[in-house]
Amino acid sequence: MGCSSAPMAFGSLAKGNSGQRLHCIYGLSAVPPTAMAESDTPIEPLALNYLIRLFTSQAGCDNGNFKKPFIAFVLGGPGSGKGTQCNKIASNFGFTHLSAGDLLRQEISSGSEKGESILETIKEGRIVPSEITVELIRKAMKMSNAKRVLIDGFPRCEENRIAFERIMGSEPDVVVFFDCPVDEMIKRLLGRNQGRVDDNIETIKKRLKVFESLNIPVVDYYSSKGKVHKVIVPFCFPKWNYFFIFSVNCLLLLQSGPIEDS
Ligand SMILES: Nc1ncnc2c1ncn2[C@@H]1O[C@H](COP(=O)(O)OP(=O)(O)O)[C@@H](O)[C@H]1O
Ligand SMILES: O=c1ccn([C@@H]2O[C@H](COP(=O)(O)OP(=O)(O)O)[C@@H](O)[C@H]2O)c(=O)[nH]1
Repeated sequence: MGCSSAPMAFGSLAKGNSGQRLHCIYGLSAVPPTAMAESDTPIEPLALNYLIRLFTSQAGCDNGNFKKPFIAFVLGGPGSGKGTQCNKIASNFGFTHLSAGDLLRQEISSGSEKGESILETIKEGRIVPSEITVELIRKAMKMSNAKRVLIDGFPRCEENRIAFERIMGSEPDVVVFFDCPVDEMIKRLLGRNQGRVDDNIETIKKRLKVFESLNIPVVDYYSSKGKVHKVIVPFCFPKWNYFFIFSVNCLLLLQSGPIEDS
């Protein structure tokens, strides 16, 4: 598919590397770098935006009554763009964005004893113990009282996943996975410029290893349950807005159950 073609229809299917079923939002990787520029052009078409707002407002509701929150895990390697896209989805479509990494960094900033060990773990690119991260997420979810939540950068490993499901008593409704080439992730992390202690080449290499060995099994687990919506990065559409429009469309699909292979 060329760069100027229309985006794939909702819920188009693709097979993952290991043959699992994945809902593929975008499958457009053969793109010249110049076509990847992004712009801040307002979302269009407006009618589509309106429809998405209407549908997403139903996520986490059952006939207008509150039920369990609609939970989307947003996974992908370091620097794959999770935080950037979550911010856009959250501010445009009424989702609460909880970044596990930000919650951990806030704990560090609080000066707590726990914060010190979290800082050491992050500096080494390792994964913070599940009970700490799940507790921070649980508290943040409770405080926000949100109906629709994007949990960004968590679970990082099977142990995280199992702890979340046990403590929260629920699974995510959907998992969005950013599949980004390693070179692109490294380039982005080195250019992130947020003064992060882990955005240096030594720690980045460790984080990438941890991602491959511990995070990918989580993606595989949810793929086997038909919950993963994969996004091929970099996106080729000049208006990146299309990305989050389509990712939200995919979140919506989950409300009517996974799509069956035809
Ligand atoms: N589509 C994109 N193209 C180019 N750079 C991007 C894109 N999305 C995000 N970035 C930049 O890459 C860096 C990492 O993005 P971020 O959203 O923080 O990733 P993650 O949350 O997955 O670690 C940031 O500096 C961000 O501005
Ligand atoms: O659930 C989480 C999320 C993050 N981290 C730690 O926080 C770091 C930064 O994670 P974040 O999601 O903020 O950034 P990313 O690595 O995805 O760019 C990771 O390398 C881990 O050390 C963690 O241990 N558990």
